[in-house]
Amino acid sequence: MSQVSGLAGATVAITGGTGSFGSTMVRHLLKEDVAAVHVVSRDEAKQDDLRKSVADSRLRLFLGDIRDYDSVAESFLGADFVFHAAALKQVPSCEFFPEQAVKTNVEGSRNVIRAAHEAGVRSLVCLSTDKAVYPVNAMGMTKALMEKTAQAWSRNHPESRTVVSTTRYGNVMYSRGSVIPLFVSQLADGRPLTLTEGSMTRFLMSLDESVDLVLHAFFNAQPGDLFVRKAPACTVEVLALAVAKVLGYDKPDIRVIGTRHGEKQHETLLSQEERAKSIDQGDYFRVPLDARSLEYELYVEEGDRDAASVSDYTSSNTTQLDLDAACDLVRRLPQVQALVAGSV
Ligand SMILES: O=c1ccn([C@@H]2O[C@H](COP(=O)(O)OP(=O)(O)O[C@H]3O[C@H](CO)[C@@H](O)[C@H](O)[C@H]3O)[C@@H](O)[C@H]2O)c(=O)[nH]1
Repeated sequence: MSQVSGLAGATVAITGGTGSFGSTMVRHLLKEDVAAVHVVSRDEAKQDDLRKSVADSRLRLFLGDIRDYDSVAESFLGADFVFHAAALKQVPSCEFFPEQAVKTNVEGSRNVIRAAHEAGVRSLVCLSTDKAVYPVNAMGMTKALMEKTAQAWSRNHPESRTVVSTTRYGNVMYSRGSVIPLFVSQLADGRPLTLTEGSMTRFLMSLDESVDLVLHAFFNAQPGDLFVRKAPACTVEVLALAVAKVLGYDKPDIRVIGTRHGEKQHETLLSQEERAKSIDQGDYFRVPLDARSLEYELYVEEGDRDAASVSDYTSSNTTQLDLDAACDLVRRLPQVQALVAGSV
C-alpha cells in the first residue's frame, strides 16, 4: 500500500465511514501518517462502536446525512481527500423504496460533489458497483445515475480544483449483509446452505483490494475518470462449497432457493463501450471521461469503430476460480482465519 505515503499529513473525509468499506478505509488511513480522518454518517451507535474500536484522536465523527448538504459541507472543511461510500446498497430495500435510493444515491452524491468542490478538496472518489452497468434494479440504476452525475459535473466544471472520479467494484467478500457471512452462520447453526442458483457468477474481491483501488484513484485520476479493478469470479455453488470446505464441512447440505427479485445471472464491470475506450493499467482499467460537449452530432453521427470488436467485461468471461482457488481466497479472509483459529 505504498501510495498511502502520499496521504501523510493529509485530512481525509469518508462518507458512510462506519460501513464495511468505509471503516476498513478508516483503519488503513489511521495506520498511516494522516493528520485526521473525518467520518460523516447517520448512525450514532455505529459511530460510537467505531470510536471505541479505533481509539485514535485523529478520528473525528460527524453526525449527518448526505441528503443534508450542510452536514456534508461541515464534515469536509479542511479535507484534502474525500472517499464517498455512503449509499443505500441493499438490492431489496431499494426495490421497495426506489425514491429513497434516488434521494441518497443520486441527490446525496450530488451534495457530496458540490461540498467537496466548495471545500477545495483535491480528490474525491465515489464508490460504485458492477450493478450500475446495464442496471436491472433500483440500487444499480441509482448508482449508474451517481456515476453520470460525477461525470457530468467533471465535464461542466473544468475550472474546479477538485478531481472527481468513480471506482466500480464487484462483490466485496465478507461485507456486512453479504452471502459469505450468511453461509458461515448457516453452517454454524447446522442449517442448509441456501443457494439461489448454483451457476450464477460474481466477481470477488477482498476489502483490502478495494482499498487499494480507492488509493489508486486518489492519486491517478483525471477529472471524470472511472476505475475498475480486475477481479476473478466464481459460481455461487463453488463459493458455498469453498466456505464450507475451509470451515471443515466437506459435504454441506444445500437447498436451492432460486434467483431473487432484481438479481442478474452474471455481473458486468465494464460495458463493451467502456472497455473499448479503457486503458489497461495492470491491476486496473481506467475509463477516461467522454469529454464531448453538447454537440449532438458527435454522439449520433460519429461512431466508434473499435466498440464492436471487444466484449463486456463480465463475471462469466473473467478468470474463473475452481474450488481450490476459491478456497485459497476464502482462507485469506481475516474473519475466516479468526473462525478457523477458534477465536470467535
Ligand atoms: O442466500 C443466499 C444469498 C445470496 N446468494 C447468492 O450469492 C451471491 C452474492 O450475493 P450477495 O452477497 O447478497 O451480494 P449481491 O446481491 O451480489 O450484492 C452485493 O454485491 C454488490 C456488488 O455486486 C454490492 O453493490 C451490493 O451492495 C452487495 O449487496 C449472489 O449470486 C446471490 O444470488 C445465495 O446463493 N444464497
